[in-house]
Amino acid sequence: MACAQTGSGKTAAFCFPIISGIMREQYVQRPRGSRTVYPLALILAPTRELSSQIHVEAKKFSYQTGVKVVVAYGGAPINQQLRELERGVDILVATPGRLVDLLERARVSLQMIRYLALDEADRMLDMGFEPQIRKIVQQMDMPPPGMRQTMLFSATFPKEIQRLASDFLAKYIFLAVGRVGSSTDLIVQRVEFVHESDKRSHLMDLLHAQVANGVHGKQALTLVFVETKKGADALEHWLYMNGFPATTIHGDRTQQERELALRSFKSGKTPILVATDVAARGLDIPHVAHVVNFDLPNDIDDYVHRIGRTGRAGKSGLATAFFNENNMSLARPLTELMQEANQEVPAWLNRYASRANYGGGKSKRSGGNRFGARDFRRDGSFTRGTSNDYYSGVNSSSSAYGVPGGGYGGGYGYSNHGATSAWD
Ligand SMILES: Nc1ncnc2c1ncn2[C@@H]1O[C@H](COP(=O)(O)OP(=O)(O)OP(=O)(O)O)[C@@H](O)[C@H]1O
Repeated sequence: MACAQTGSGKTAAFCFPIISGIMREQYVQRPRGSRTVYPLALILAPTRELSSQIHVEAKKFSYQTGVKVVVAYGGAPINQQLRELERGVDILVATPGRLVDLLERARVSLQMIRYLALDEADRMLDMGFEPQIRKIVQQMDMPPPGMRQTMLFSATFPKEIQRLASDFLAKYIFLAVGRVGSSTDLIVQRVEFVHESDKRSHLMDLLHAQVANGVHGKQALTLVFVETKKGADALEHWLYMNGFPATTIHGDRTQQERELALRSFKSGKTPILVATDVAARGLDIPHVAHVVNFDLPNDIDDYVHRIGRTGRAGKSGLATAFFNENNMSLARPLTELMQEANQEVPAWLNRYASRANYGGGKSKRSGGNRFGARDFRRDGSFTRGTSNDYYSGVNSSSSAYGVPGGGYGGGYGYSNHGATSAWD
C-alpha cells in the first residue's frame, strides 16, 4: 500500500517492479489452445483516459524487453481489444467494467496473475467500484493474496478504505512518501470568496489576466473543475460565446469526444478544459499551469487530486478555488491542508474553519485531524491478533525532485529536520 503526492511518479513506481518481475517469469508455461489469454500482471485504473495513459507509459518502460502490454477499457470497440489480446499479453491494463466483460466472455483468465496493481486504489475501493473489484479479485480465478504481489497506489488513502483494502493483501507494507493525503507545496493554492452568481464573471477576469500575463498573449492551459456534466457543458458554451476556446470532458460524452477533447486541450488548440471529476485523478497533462475549482468538491481528497493536475514532476503550478457559503464543510480540512503545504490561508477562511464543527465536512476520513491519516494498523482500533503485518516507510525530508520538504514530514514513526511525523 503506497502513498505519495500527486505528480511524484507513482506510475513508474508500480510499473518497473512489474516489468522486471515479468522479465524473469515471461517464459513460464501458460495454458494453450483456447482463445483465452493469461496475463501475468493486471493494472486496474478508474477511468478510461487513465488506463490509456498507464498503457502508453508501461509500453515505453518495457521497450525492447519483449514484455507485451495491452489495454482494455469501455467505450471503445471490444473487437479491436480482443485482437490485441490474441497477439499476446503479459501486462493487462484495464478499467474494471471492461475487464469484467472480458472475464465473463472467458477471453481473459486471471489464473496466472503474479502482479496486481490498483492505481488510485482508494477510488477503486470506494462505493462505486468496490463490488467490481471484489468480483475481479475475489470471485474469479485470481490467485489468492499470498500467491500474487498486490500493489495499491494513491496520493490519498482514507482509513476506511485502507481497512477494506487489507482484504486483498497479505503481510503488506504501508509505504508513505510524505504525508498521506497531503498536497505538494509546488502548487500555489489560492482561495477566493465568490458568490454562485459571480463565478462566471470572476472566471472571465482570471482568464483575461492570464492572457495578459501569458507568453505571446496565449492562454496558458487551464483546467476548470465543475460539479455536474450539465454544468460543464453550460460553462463551455458560455466560455466559447465569450471568445475563450474551451472544450469539456465528462461522463456523458462519447469516448471519442472525450479523447478528442483531451487531445485538443493538450495541444493548446482549446487551452481551457472544463471537466468533472472524471479528469481529477491520475491524468498527467504537461504544462497545465492553472487548475480552477469553479465548484469545489465536497471531499478534501478530491480537491487534492484535482489540484494535483498541475505542479507535476517538480514543476510549479497554480490552483484557484471559488469558495462560498455552499462549501462551509470544506473550510476546516482545506485550511489544514493549505497550512500543511505552507500556503497562505486567507483570514476569512480561517474564521470559517474555526467556526466549523470539529471533524466537520463530508470526508471519508474519520477523526478530525486529517494528518492522522496513515497506516490504519497503527491505530488502537486495529486488533493485531493473528496478523503478521509489518511496517515500512520512507522518511522523506525532501521530494524526489530536490524540492525542500516543507510539507513532507516522513511517512514513518519518526521524523527529522524538525518536521512532524505522520504518526503524530
Ligand atoms: N524520476 C523522474 N524524473 C523526472 N520525471 C519523472 C520521474 N518519474 C516520473 N516522472 C514524470 O512525472 C510525471 C508524473 O508522474 P505520474 O503520472 O506517475 O505521477 P503520479 O504520482 O501517478 O500522480 P497522480 O497521483 O496524479 O496519479 C510524469 O510526467 C512522469 O513522466
